[in-house]
Amino acid sequence: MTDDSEGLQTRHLVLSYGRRRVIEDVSLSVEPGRLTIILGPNGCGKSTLLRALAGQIRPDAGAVLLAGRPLRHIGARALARRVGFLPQAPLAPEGITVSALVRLGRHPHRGPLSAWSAADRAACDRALAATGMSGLSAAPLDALSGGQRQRAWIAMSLAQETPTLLLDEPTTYLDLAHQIDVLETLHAMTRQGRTVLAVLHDLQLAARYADRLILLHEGRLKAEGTPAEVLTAARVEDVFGLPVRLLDDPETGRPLPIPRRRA
Ligand SMILES: Nc1ncnc2c1ncn2[C@@H]1O[C@H](COP(=O)(O)OP(=O)(O)OP(=O)(O)O)[C@@H](O)[C@H]1O
Repeated sequence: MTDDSEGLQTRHLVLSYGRRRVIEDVSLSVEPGRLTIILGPNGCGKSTLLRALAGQIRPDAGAVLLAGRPLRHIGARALARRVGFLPQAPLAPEGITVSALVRLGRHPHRGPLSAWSAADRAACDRALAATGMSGLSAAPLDALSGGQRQRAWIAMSLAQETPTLLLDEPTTYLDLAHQIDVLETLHAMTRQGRTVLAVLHDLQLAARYADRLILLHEGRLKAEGTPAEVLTAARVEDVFGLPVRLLDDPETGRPLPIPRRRA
């Protein structure tokens, strides 16, 4: 682990939209230098929690801490250099090309007058290569397929080179090979000391790639820990209403939840 590693924590976090409470008393730790995956059914509050961890939603109560310091004490620009965030449905300026989008990722690192540096260029090139998007860098974003567009956004968030990266369903729209590529890339980043937290829906890929899982249910923390600790058949059935069998993943020895047929 490098000095770049930063842990995120929540303490008794409560989040609402207006009067509607969505996250209820959640205390958790995102370990530095690890790949953590948030799981839970539709609408249970995963994106809301992630947005709060990125500093985009103010808690009603409780706190989010980055390296032990409350997020509200960290300025927006400093936070953007430390925590990257890729939302579920990001919006891009109309007509923007892939390379221009990826360059936007460097924005927090540059002063208002600072020139485009070799380090900026290298970070963008690395991000494009890691997502297999180098050959499409000149293409307008709105001329790409859903999966290519998703990879362009992932490239943008990789180009930020923040010590911590939060991604909301980064593998949506991707074919299986590209899903694996993205998860391998995120896993490799953690082995260089960076902290990655992603929301995913695929229990099997989550079990295979995550160092740690966070399982949410109806706005509450149901479990956190290693895949083997979190993914018990009884808990998966309770949270998702889905009976599963747990097999031993022949690749990793970790639990591999296999849904049972309902009939
Ligand atoms: N901007 C908003 N305003 C009001 N309510 C919202 C808003 N965003 C989400 N919600 C509500 O908050 C709850 C949690 O939503 P959230 O998007 O965090 O869930 P999620 O677990 O990420 O769901 P999914 O798996 O479907 O993406 C849902 O009931 C949703 O309707």
